Order: sequence, then structure tokens, then C-alpha cells
Amino acid sequence: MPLVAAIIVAAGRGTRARPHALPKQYRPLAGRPLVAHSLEATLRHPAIAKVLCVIHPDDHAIYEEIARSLDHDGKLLPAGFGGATRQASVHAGLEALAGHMGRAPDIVLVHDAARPFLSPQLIDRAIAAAELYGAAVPGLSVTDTVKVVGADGCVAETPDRAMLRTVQTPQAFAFPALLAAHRAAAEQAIDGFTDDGAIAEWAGGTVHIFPGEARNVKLTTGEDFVEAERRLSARHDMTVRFGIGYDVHTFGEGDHIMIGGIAIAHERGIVAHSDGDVVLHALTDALLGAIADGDIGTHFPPSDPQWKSASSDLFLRDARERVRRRGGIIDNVDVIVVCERPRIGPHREAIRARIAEILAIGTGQVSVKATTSEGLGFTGRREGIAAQASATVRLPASPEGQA
Ligand SMILES: Nc1ccn([C@@H]2O[C@H](COP(=O)(O)OP(=O)(O)OP(=O)(O)O)[C@@H](O)[C@H]2O)c(=O)n1
Ligand SMILES: C[C@](O)(CO)[C@H](O)COP(=O)(O)O
Repeated sequence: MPLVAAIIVAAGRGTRARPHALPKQYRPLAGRPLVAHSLEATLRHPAIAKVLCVIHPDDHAIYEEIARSLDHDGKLLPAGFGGATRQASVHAGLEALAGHMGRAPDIVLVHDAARPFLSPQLIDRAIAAAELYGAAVPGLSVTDTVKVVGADGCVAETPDRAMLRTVQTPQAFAFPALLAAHRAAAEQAIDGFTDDGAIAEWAGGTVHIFPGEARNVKLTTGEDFVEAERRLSARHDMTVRFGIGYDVHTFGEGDHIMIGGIAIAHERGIVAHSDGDVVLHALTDALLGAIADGDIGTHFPPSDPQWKSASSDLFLRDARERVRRRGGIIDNVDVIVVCERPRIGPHREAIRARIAEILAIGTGQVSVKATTSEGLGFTGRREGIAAQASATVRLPASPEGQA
């Protein structure tokens, strides 16, 4: 059995997918950052022993959070830092693999973080082709007629489309040969290869083509994200689930309170075992309700000292992961805060952004509202604060999703 490693290249800036607050590989797709889809596909594949993601140094914190959320049994290696071009990023990944793995892999797959629809069958074909040929890329026949256009903007040539293929990733190679080709290109300062097949070819190798998959598209523009979301939401094997949550905390000593993961200055603090964030607690219960998985107290008992003063984003992240492990997608969450003071309006956008970040969804999927209780009851008497939340989740209609 060959030792197989995969490199996921995720160090680009996603300029063609802008404007968006995040580089495209961290932008949510079906409730998960884009890069998490490719990472999961490779981590789950039994023939791949190690996975290494190449990231931009500026993205270290966001990537580490995603890496922590993945089940990988030690299969995910520490991230490598990429370069200014895709070629430089792949080279950095190959060098990192050579350094991190006691025994260098026999075969390496190089895959774009921007291709989230990577199937196990395509990985199987890539590994088989690399074993057989040493260098192989997935290709699709061209169904449109392709023109070569001259500098004058007019057609210069119409190549025979039977000879043309569009190529995708994962591209698969004998590891030593691809590393040597990248090193040779770097030594000669030859840059600008847009795929690894081209580097292998430049180094004198023969590159084979195996069948790619039409669904294995690369998300390059904002429209590609819209289309990918549409494809995923058009799945008929998902069922819509709805959950609610409610939480109350008493005001006590202190000078701030946590609301939706944001510290807000206030003349009172909160009495609680954790940080007492009613918004994150209500949202946690809403998500757990949607998947019928108990409540926040079931998973984080207040009697357990380890949750003393815990930051409540931990609870919400746990609920998010429970949804994900069932193959679920968070469609939207809505929360209403009930208090006379502090005023929530000035903090609303910060709270929405923080919740969206914790849940790895878009801010457009997060609603935050507030009301007073007109002086009535415990909130009216300013003795405490309450929050109600709802969540809509889609779960696979399969037994695993419903279990
Ligand atoms: N310096 C770079 C450039 C690209 N990539 C990765 O290569 C893959 C394919 O590149 P592309 O889709 O072009 O991504 P970007 O370079 O980020 O996009 P753009 O060209 O629009 O900026 C992506 O997963 C991207 O993160 C990389 O690791 N390092
Ligand atoms: C590697 C690749 O995905 C194969 O089609 C493609 O060449 C990457 O190009 P990009 O400009 O870096 O997106």
C-alpha cells in the first residue's frame, strides 16, 4: 500500500470572489467554511494517511479554529504557510510534508480548497492513476467549441476540441518527482504555472488524464458561491427542523455583561456559573432543540466546576458541531433580548457578526432584536435580563441525520 498524503492549497486571497469580509476559503458554504469541505473529504478518506493545509499567515487564527473543529485522529498536520502564487504555495506544502512526515509519502494529492465537492470516488481514481502512471490529473472533455483569440481580439485558431480537456484537482503525483520538479522551477525562478500537471510536464514527465467530475467545480466568483448554495439547498433528502431556546440571568456585582459574545459596559454584572451570556445560551438551546439533543445543561452541567466562568461561545460552538456531525446545515437563527438597559441597538451589528463567526454562517442568517418589558416583571424592575431564540436547521432525512 503506498503512503498517500494530501495538500489542500488555501493561501490565496480570493480576489475574484470579492467583496466579502473573508477570503473565499473561509466564507461559509452550507454553514461550513469553504476550506472545511475539502479538508473533511480528504480527512475522511481511508487511503489518505496525512493531510496538510497551506494557508496565508494572516489567516492563522481563523484556520486554527476550523482545524480544531475537525475530527481527524492526528491525520491533520500543522498548517504550512503559502506564497504569493499557487505554485509557491504548493511548493511550500511539499517542503512542509517532506519535513513533517517521518517517512516521505509515496503519493501526494494536491487539491484546491476552492473545490468543495470532492468525492471519495474521485480521490480513489486519483490515487489509482498516480500509482499506475506517477503523474495524473482529472480532466473533462470540452463540450463548447474553443477559440484561440489573437492580440487584435479576433479568432486566430479553432483547435480540435476532441484534443482538449479542462483539468481539475486533486492532481496526483509520485511525491519525490513532484517535489523535485517544484524545486527545479523555484531554483530557476520559473513561476506562473497554474497547475501542478504543468510543472510535472515542464520537468519532463508524462502526465496522464483520468476522468474528472462535472460537479467538482472551483468556486472562483461570488456567483459561484450563490450557485453552490443553490445546489446544496436543492437537495431533497433534507428535512427542515426548528428549535427554540430561552434563558434568564440575574444582575449582580460588576461593570459589564456579555451579550451575544460581546462585552457591553453596564452598571451591573451578571450572576452565573459561566459568563452568563443569555443570548448565546438561548441560541445553544435553540440549536440543540432543532436536533433534539437535550439542552445546554445536559452537555454542560452547572454543577461541573470546569464550566465555571466559561466563555459561552464554547457552548454554542459545541451545538454547531452537533448539528454538523449529523450532516446538518444551519439556515438561520433569530434572537430577542429582553431588558430595560443596556441598550442593544448600538451593539446589534457587532453581536450579529460575532454569532455568525461562532456558527460559521453569514451575518445575513443571523437576526438580533431587543425589547423592553415596559417596566413589567423582573426585567422591567431591572433585576435581570432574558433572551429568547429560534433556529432553523436542515438535517439529512436519513436515519443518521435523524438519530
Ligand atoms: N498564492 C496562492 C494562490 C492560490 N492558492 C490556492 O489555490 C487554489 C486555487 O486558486 P484560486 O481559485 O485562484 O484562488 P485565489 O488565488 O484565492 O483566487 P483569486 O485568483 O480570485 O484571488 C485556492 O484554493 C487558493 O487558496 C494558494 O494556496 N496560494
Ligand atoms: C489548479 C486548477 O484548479 C486546475 O484547473 C487551476 O489551474 C487553478 O487556477 P487558479 O487561477 O489558481 O484558480
